[in-house]
Amino acid sequence: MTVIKEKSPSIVIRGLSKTFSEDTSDKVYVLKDVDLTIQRGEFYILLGPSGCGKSTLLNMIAGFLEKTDGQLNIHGANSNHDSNRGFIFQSPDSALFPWLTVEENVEFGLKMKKVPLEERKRIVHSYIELAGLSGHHHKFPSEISGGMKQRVQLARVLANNPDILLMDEPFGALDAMTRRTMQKELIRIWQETNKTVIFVTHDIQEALMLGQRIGIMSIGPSSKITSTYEIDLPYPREITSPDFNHYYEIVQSHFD
Ligand SMILES: Nc1ncnc2c1ncn2[C@@H]1O[C@H](COP(=O)(O)OP(=O)(O)OP(=O)(O)O)[C@@H](O)[C@H]1O
Repeated sequence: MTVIKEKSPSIVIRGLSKTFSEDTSDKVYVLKDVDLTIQRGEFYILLGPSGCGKSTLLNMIAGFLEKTDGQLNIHGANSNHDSNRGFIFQSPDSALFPWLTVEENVEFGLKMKKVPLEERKRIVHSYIELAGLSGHHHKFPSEISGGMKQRVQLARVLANNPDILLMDEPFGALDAMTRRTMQKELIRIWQETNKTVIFVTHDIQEALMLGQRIGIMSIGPSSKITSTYEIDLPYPREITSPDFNHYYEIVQSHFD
């Protein structure tokens, strides 16, 4: 049985809409009237076809994009106020500093916050270990694989101790085997850290490997979350199990 750890909302979204068009007489909405509640500690998947607005929604939750209408509350605060969210990008190359080592990349945010050296080293060490990077701390991003870079990005974000992890197709650029390993690693890290995770993907298998709940978005424009499934399967999940296949068929039917 999948247990959603704490039943208290982390994110509450009501009637959220977004348009990029300036023309008020002919507004095209990317998102229209999105409703979503995510509990603290939950692993939530946003699943939908390319271009439906998954990244737009995630970027609004991150505070990178302004909403057009509606409510977006994070831990009770309005989205525009500072709240503790960490964002994992698809491409680690745009997130990591190539001139810093693995260790220095993980340390960066803590240094900016002027965390004292001793404490900084302790935190960096623990997240390097948690992310499976021990022994690689003196390497530069150019000396490690794509999967390792994503581990560095994850360690760096986690070192800042966000309550919410926002992940935009973080494994999309990895080969199939590395991707599977990273999915398992992410579940292990999530179980150890108890973060709220919102993970964007258009891969049904990935959604089912990871999510406690999957929200399916309709094709845009005016996209919203039209169906939600609780995935009542224990971790780690077996891709070849009949139960997994059963969920796969249900979710797949939305895209036939
Ligand atoms: N800054 C912008 N200005 C104008 N239109 C935009 C902007 N950002 C996104 N859009 C449009 O909003 C729609 C949703 O884009 P978005 O990137 O959120 O979709 P997505 O579901 O994440 O797609 P993908 O899976 O391909 O990454 C698309 O039609 C896109 O062209």
